[in-house]
Amino acid sequence: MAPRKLIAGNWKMHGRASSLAVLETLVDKHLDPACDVLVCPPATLIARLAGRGVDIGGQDCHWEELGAHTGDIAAEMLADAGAKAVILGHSERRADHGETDAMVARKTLAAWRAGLVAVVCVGETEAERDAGQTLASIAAQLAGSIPEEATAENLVIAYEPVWAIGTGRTPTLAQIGEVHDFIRESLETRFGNGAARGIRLLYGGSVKPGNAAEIFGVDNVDGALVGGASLKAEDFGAIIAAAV
Ligand SMILES: O=C[C@H](O)COP(=O)(O)O
Repeated sequence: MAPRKLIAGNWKMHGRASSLAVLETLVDKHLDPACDVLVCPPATLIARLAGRGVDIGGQDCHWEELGAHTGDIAAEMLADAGAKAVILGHSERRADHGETDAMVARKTLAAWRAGLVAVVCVGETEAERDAGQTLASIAAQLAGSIPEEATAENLVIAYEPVWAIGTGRTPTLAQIGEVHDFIRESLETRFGNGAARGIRLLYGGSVKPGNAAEIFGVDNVDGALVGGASLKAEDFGAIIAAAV
């Protein structure tokens, strides 16, 4: 049986106090319980938004529980604030902050230590796709970023082609299917069928109300990680509706 779908919104560095209205609108719509929803606002809003009916997550965490790490936030702090999950290894973190697969693996362990679901992002660059290196790139990121302790309950993987993020460009459905099938097979090889079949595989990269339904129809797509469209309640609600 396919896992329950998950629609996650990544607000990135958007969401000053005025954005609270987005979440309130979604809560007011009484989301269909057939679909899980996660909203990942900036860390400053986690405590304010937690406990309102939609799961809240962070966008990054440090691997240490505490210490001299100016500007960082521990997984335990996210949990204290009410977060249930944390996005890790997003390509913007990898690009802006030099995050490596090894660092993502340490952060993933930290998330699990704090009881958070890790939403680990992988995805090829345009140059890698053009060079025929898409699956090799994904394989390397999976191997380096996902620790051995992964289960269906503690891990979600988001496939986000870097060239599709915020660009309005999306892979073909066949290209999405190829990568999602590959990720599922890789997980089965590594973790066995039981865990691997339950780990949710999200697609991310220019998901909109107009393309969500066809993307959700692709095998092994268990939901979406939505950036820009998650900032508009109407659009995010339409993507959620397409998943249920
Ligand atoms: O985390 C979300 C992704 O980076 C996708 O962003 P986007 O929907 O704005 O393309």
